[in-house]
Order: sequence, then structure tokens, then C-alpha cells
Amino acid sequence: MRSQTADDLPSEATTVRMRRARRTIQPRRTGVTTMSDLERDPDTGAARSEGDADDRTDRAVEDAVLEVEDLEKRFGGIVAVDGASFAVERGSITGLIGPNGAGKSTTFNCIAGVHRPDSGRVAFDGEEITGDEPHQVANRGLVRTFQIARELPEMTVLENMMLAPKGQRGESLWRSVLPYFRDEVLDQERELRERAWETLEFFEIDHLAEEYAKNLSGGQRKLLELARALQTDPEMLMLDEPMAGVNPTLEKKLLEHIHQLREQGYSFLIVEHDMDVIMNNCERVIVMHQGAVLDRGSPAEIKANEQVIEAYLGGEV
Ligand SMILES: Nc1ncnc2c1ncn2[C@@H]1O[C@H](COP(=O)(O)OP(=O)(O)OP(=O)(O)O)[C@@H](O)[C@H]1O
Repeated sequence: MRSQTADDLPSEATTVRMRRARRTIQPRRTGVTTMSDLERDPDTGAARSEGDADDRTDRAVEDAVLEVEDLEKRFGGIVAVDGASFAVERGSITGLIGPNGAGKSTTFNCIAGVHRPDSGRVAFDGEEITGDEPHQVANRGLVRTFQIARELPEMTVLENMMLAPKGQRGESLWRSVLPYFRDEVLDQERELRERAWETLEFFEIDHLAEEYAKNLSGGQRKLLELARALQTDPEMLMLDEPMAGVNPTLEKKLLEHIHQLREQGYSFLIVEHDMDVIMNNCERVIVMHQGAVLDRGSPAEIKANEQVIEAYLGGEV
């Protein structure tokens, strides 16, 4: 491990601050359909019935940060997502569960812009993001982590944290060579570095800042993955199996961090196979089966649904 320099010293803040003002995103193109438009009958302009609304998203969700409607994604002859509709309450920890092959990861990928859905719509913060590129989705404040952490092994933890978020000012050649802009770039780098230290402190991995990422344990990599996601200043995080390969002590810590972040206003959508994690930590659960949403509700409601139990027992579980 390399030793810390004075410049590297962490700032006084020990928690990840909510620096972002709540984004008030306006429709970006004229003619774009927003989810509120979708609440209306296209011919009459009248609001659709409650029953319709229930089929599409979720009546119980009053302030949706994410809305998915009739999402469909095929790979050749395989229908991976088959008309999935749901909503995620702002500021909630929501679980997305289902047996193997239910379409959870594909749904994540369609939301995050990794896959372009064949049909259906995705809206974030009330604005349609269907078909946006991953960096556009991330720039709006919706980021995802992967089942297998994607840090760069030959870089240190701090360097991984400092990897420039897209559209950063330093990316322009002119900006980096002209004196005025150089100062601006340096300021921005200082800010990024400070934020990186704060986030590493928050996750209690600041002592690993100078360690190469390849030397971290599986659980520490998961923490780094989450820390990196927070570097982009998101509003919502989608976590794909955050507890896979994490030991019970670290799992407890990771869950504590997720709850602390939720208290600060972040929203979470979590795919996780560990049912205890889902049932004990999520206030709402969405169940997928064969590409569609089978049920959604509180953990108690989901546990009591026989169809859900059957879906699991009929699968590989
Ligand atoms: N890139 C792809 N090409 C072809 N088929 C795919 C691809 N990605 C997913 N599938 C198929 O789509 C279906 C849904 O897969 P997906 O990975 O979304 O399910 P999942 O619910 O995340 O499963 P698991 O819990 O096992 O990770 C599966 O039948 C899978 O084989």
C-alpha cells in the first residue's frame, strides 16, 4: 500500500452529503410522451380507469421515481421480458425478485440503457428515458451496479473512484490547455477527490484508498462498486445482487449503508436472491415470473401469495 499524502487527507465530513438539489427535469423534446400522458386515454384524453392503472404500474405508489410500463425484450425466439409494468416509490428500498430466468437482469438492463427494449416505456423522475444510452441515464441520476463488480483491477481504489464521470469538463482538450479552464478543471478534480474520500469514509474503506482494486475481497469490491456509483451523484441506485459473495458481517454493514443512504433521500431498486435480505429490508417487493410482474406489495403480502410460492417451487429453487 502507498502512504497517504497531505492532499489525500479526507475532509471533515464523514457522510456522503446530499449535494444535489432535487432535479426538476422538464420534458426534453416536444412530442415526448410522459407517464402522466399515459394516464390518459389517447383518444378521449380522459384519465384511464383505476383498474388499467393497476395493470400498468402500481396504484399503491404515490410518488414514483421510476415507472416501467409494458416493457418487452426478446433475444431471438426468447422473450426475456414480456410486458412488465411496475413503479418504484421515491425514497424507498424496493426489491425485484423472481426465479432464475424471470427477466430481472434484462429489465435492469432495459431501464439502464444497456439493452434497448422492443416495446414499452421507462420514465425516471416523470420523464421518458426509454432507449437512452447508459451514460444519458446515469447523467439523469439513475445508476446501476452489476452482479459482478466492474472495478478496474490494476488501479487503486482512489483511482477507481476518480474515473471521470461522463461529460466532465476535463474531457475537452481546449478546456484542459487554456489557463482559465485549467483552473476550472483543477477545481473540479479537487471536488471529485474530496467527494471520493467522503464516500470511501462513509463506506469505511478509506484505509484501502491506495490499495490496488485487484487485492480487495469480494465484499470490499461490492462496497467499492456502490461507492463508485455514488461518485456520479445519483438520485436512484439499481443494485444487481449486491449481497452475492459478501460475508455476513459485511452484508450487515452494506445493508446499514443502504438504509442510511435511503434516509438521505436516495431510492433503491434491488435484485437479490437472498429472500431474508429482501423481506427484512424492502418496504415493497415486485415479483417477476416468466418476464412479467406476477405480484407486488409489502413483504408480508408477497410471502402470503401462493402463486409466488408456486412460481419459486416450479423453478429451480
Ligand atoms: N443476452 C442474452 N441473449 C439471449 N438470451 C438472454 C440474454 N440475456 C438474457 N437472456 C435470457 O432471457 C431470460 C431472462 O434472463 P435474465 O437474466 O433477465 O433473468 P434473471 O431473472 O435475471 O435470472 P437470474 O436470476 O438467473 O439472473 C433467460 O431465459 C435468459 O436465458
